[in-house]
Amino acid sequence: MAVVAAGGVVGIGVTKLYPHTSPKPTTPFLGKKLRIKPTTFKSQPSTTRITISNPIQFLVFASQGEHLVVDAVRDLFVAVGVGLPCTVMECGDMIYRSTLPKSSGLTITTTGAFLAMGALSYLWATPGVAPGFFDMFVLAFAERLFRPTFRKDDFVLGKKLGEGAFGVVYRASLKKKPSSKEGDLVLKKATEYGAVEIWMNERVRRACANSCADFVYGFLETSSKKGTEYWLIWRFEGENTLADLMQSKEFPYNVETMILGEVQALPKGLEREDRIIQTIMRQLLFALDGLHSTGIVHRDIKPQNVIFSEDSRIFKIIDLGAAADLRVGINYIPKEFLLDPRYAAPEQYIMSTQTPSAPSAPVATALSPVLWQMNLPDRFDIYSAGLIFLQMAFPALRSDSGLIQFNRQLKRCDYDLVAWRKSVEPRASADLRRGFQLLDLDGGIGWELLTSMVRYKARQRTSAKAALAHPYFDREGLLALSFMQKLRLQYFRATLQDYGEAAKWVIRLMAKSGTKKDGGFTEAQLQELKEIEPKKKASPQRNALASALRLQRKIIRTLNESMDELNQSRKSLWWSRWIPREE
Ligand SMILES: Nc1ncnc2c1ncn2[C@@H]1O[C@H](COP(=O)(O)OP(=O)(O)OP(=O)(O)O)[C@@H](O)[C@H]1O
Repeated sequence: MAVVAAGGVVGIGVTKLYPHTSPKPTTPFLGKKLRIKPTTFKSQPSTTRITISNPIQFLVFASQGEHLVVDAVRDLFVAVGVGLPCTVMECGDMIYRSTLPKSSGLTITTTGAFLAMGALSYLWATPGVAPGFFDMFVLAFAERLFRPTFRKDDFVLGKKLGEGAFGVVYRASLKKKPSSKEGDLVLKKATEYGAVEIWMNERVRRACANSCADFVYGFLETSSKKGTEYWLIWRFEGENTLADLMQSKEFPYNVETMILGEVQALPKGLEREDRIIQTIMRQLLFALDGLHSTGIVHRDIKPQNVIFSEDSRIFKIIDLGAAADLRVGINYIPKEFLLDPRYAAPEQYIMSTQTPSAPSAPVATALSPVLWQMNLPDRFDIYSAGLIFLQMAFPALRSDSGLIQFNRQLKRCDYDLVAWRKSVEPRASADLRRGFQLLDLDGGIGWELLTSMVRYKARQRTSAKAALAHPYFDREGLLALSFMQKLRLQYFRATLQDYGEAAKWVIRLMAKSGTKKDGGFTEAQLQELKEIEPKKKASPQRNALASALRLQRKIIRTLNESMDELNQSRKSLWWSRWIPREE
């Protein structure tokens, strides 16, 4: 193994270092500070050629020990390659300095390159640890310096637009700005989750501004009468949410000119309706992809929270009060949910309840790619978006009662949309049959996308990005797909397979291997296995040990829970420092 010695000042003492081609050992320097130039020495597997002859030397050697750990790590990245020592190392002698390696002889190892690439991929994997740091410490900071500041008194409140469990929303305009149009802003007084909503909106504005309503500012105001209130300001995007538009009998034709700018040159019918629904779905998935790519899961996707932006002619997402930022663990409490049961995915939680609540921000950030891959929390929103797709295709499901009834039926079919179709299609109303026909257009490509979104297991649902690449969104239709697009479709189908089943099949196969012909262990083999199994003895010592272990686990759990609680109160504070207070 090649060892590359680090340069640096070594304490008083002597080290006999023998570069392996050195004709003579170097003379020890006693009582002197010795600066060792970066140089390479050879050590053999069992005998390093570093000799220690007295206690002072031992100290020097120990001080070098810590360098060796650093070196070992560094050697993974920078070393001399593989080959015979002299062919891959530049060997030299301290006395004959001309034989020493040139300082520019830096070679990157293959392992090093792979590790560096792995680290970079990890840092950039969803939800993005590296961009997260940049966002929080550079962009958020810069934004604070330049953003305008407002107070509640700067606004004139207009019509009330909505009142939910967590706040009241008004149309508003700025008092002092004569150029501002009346009611060109929306103001929300948030009674709960206001701080979270401000954080999420600011993050979205920096990372994917087109996904959500245009956020202007959020601040905290404290008064002796009302206590603390969070206020949020957006630009007024438009009069209609997708829910309002879907309630009209004209849907989806009432949306056609709004999103396409013109009436399509097609007769009224399934194909034309499909085109409009396709466009709405594309815009919704695009907005979701923007959120998910930056680590935000909305958790309350429903037509009421999708607004049509009249200026940009696209659908945008609103109401980030229930959203969770998985990059830093804000609002991510695995066991807590504030869901609308009509649109919630069957898992109810975005993270497995086995996942502990988010640790402190730096740890949460470092672990976020792992937690994201383990739980795929974005698939929660995909399920809700799938239900919106279903509502657009089937008018009967647009009412609350229709949707609730559908949810019950689907639950009875174990959330299997194909089974649901089989159960309802034979006795379906004309309305329902029309919905199936719409989804069956172009070889059933719409139905395929829908079934890849509405599935029981989150892991089997498509992501927003993959859904956007689905051929359903190809204008020319399934028959006109190129070879590459067909390959992509096959890949899409393959990624949604239930690999849990495949794993079980492999395990079964392994269990059968070595057995007589058609599976199962023989009696003799089972007997052998039984004998291999250690026998459990219930001795008093074992019982005492088990009780001690149980007690230890209980103590650890109690400690963890208390730490969680403490952390929770601290965590709810650290990021609200970013939210402006009353001036
Ligand atoms: N940027 C915006 N532009 C236009 N209208 C908006 C905007 N933001 C919100 N609204 C309107 O205000 C209504 C309520 O907004 P929002 O859903 O954010 O409030 P909420 O208090 O969380 O309501 P709920 O609890 O019912 O979801 C929306 O349904 C929409 O009509």
